[in-house]
Amino acid sequence: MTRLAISGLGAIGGNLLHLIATLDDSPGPDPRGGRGLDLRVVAAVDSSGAIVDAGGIDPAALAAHKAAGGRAVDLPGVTVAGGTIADVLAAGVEFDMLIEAGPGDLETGGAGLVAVRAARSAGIPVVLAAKAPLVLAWDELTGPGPAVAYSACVGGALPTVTLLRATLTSARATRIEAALNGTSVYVLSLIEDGLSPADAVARAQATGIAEPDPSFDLDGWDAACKLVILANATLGTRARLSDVDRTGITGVTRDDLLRARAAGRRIVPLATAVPGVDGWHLTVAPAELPLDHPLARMDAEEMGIVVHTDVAGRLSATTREPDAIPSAAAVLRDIITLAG
Ligand SMILES: NC(=O)C1=CN([C@@H]2O[C@H](COP(=O)(O)OP(=O)(O)OC[C@H]3O[C@@H](n4cnc5c(N)ncnc54)[C@H](O)[C@@H]3O)[C@@H](O)[C@H]2O)C=CC1
Ligand SMILES: N[C@@H](CC=O)C(=O)O
Repeated sequence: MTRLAISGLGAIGGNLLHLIATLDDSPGPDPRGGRGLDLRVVAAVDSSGAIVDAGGIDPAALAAHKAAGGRAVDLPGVTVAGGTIADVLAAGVEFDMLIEAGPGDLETGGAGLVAVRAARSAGIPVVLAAKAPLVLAWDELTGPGPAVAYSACVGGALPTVTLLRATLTSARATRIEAALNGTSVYVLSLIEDGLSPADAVARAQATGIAEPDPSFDLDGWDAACKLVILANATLGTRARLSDVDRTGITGVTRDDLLRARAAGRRIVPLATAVPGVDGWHLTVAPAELPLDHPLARMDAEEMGIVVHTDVAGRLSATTREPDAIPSAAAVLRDIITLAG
């Protein structure tokens, strides 16, 4: 049995609960299981407080309660144990893994970083959906101590870190290009289709992929965080957010998008890493790509990565993520990997 504490019960946490509730290890052609692991949610935290049940909180009931707009502390049959993961630990509730899926705070790491530190101090591994703790405390969280898994942080289900690590085993990257912020891809596509920027952002928020403060997406912060994590995880560098040359998409107009399209090009919100004599140059900015570029062929709901190499050719991968479920599935794959 693996006992989970989940902090953050929004788009990611809610979908994760649903995925846990519907794990299926039964024999057959199409199981979607936890490899026989018994995943038990013993603590859950949202902005209303922390709830615990050592016998297991029913993930389907909590997911339904949250989807209906309920507060965690109002779920029938559970015990309220303060408001944070530290409170859960202080109450003596034991768990084997923390899932941190709360809001990001790029100044301090916020409650997420506090929760991660509390868990690791107690010897408990962590799976992150929140990027801010990793961006602000990379060396600490990837150094000695309990494991920290974070594959959902860089493109959700898109295998960015694993693709790069595998590729760079025998090749050198000469240029990395990626569309890592789904909201920006989606919003630009809808604007090109004729929606107003405000309506396009509202549609992105309705899918669950946008950040609570959409400027985090539209101003390039989210993509910059992902690029920093990707660079630190795979390129042997120690990048910080301030190292990223960052331009958001708010200056891109429908006229710009249509003009590019008429010229056989497409404007894509691009994160790039390019090696220079003084290290890796990291950039987030809208870029015009020819239509035969893999990232110009993405549809409104896709993200992608292209790795140009010296000897391994050009590798590319894309993922279609119309909602937060694929990212929740990425969190689940980290949970299963760490627990297995
Ligand atoms: N939505 C997505 O597609 C993806 C989101 N992420 C990251 O995962 C995290 C969560 O994202 P969403 O679920 O979309 O956000 P959300 O806004 O839907 O949910 C956030 C949750 O955190 C809770 N919360 C607020 N303050 C809290 C606190 N102090 N302690 C514990 N919980 C608190 C809220 O009550 C809510 O349940 C963010 O850091 C985001 O950047 C990562 C990958 C994909
Ligand atoms: N807001 C992000 C989702 C989380 O990483 C995005 O739009 O890609």
